[in-house]
Amino acid sequence: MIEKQGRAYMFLLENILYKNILHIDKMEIPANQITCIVGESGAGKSTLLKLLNSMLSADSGSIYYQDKNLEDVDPVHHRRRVVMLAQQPTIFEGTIRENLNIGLVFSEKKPKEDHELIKAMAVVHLNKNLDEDAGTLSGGEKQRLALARVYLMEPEVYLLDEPTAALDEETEEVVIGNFIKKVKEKDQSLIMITHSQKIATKYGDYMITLEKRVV
Ligand SMILES: Nc1ncnc2c1ncn2[C@@H]1O[C@H](COP(=O)(O)OP(=O)(O)OP(=O)(O)O)[C@@H](O)[C@H]1O
Repeated sequence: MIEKQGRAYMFLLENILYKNILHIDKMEIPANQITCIVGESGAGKSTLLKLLNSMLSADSGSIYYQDKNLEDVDPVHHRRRVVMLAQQPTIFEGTIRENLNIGLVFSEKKPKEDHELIKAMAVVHLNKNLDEDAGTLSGGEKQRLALARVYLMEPEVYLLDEPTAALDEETEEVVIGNFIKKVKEKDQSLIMITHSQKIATKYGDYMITLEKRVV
């Protein structure tokens, strides 16, 4: 953790330049909070999450996670602690069970037993048979399946890119509400891009607004 004037910051970004897309002089993101990233389309929100996840490297500047410069951290190792869910998550061929466990398999962790998988599905409000083919799920169900997959990975930080964009407003509220309750119970952190002002106002402890760069 980075201690600054008595507050603990989880991520610290300094003088970040990424192509012509992002220019961040300084940004601090607190630990154990719900951080909402908002801003117009094309402002660089997804790009910012990819930088925090070490999927992209900045052209210049530094990003610290806890007390370490990400340049000095193995990206694969970092991505097991700070897990990102993309805007259009991948669904793999196979059953719902296989799709739920695949994140753990990729991180070389033990797959979870069925009762744990069912609990994770309940968090995201998905009521399906584990043996069902994941390919037949609707868009919104696939999005919740992918959310349950990252939930099972139990990371320190979730980076979620519009995790409920494919859901109706009522389901969105339930899923986000449940997920955030669990994040708080487990002392994890959540950084989430959302286009929903309602979600950002209701659940966000900390808000980051990105503005499109004027070239
Ligand atoms: N690898 C890349 N190379 C060049 N340009 C890119 C790359 N990735 C994204 N962009 C551009 O950078 C800008 C920001 O993209 P990004 O996806 O981060 O925005 P966003 O704020 O998440 O947008 P949205 O809300 O529409 O998802 C866009 O103009 C996009 O076309």
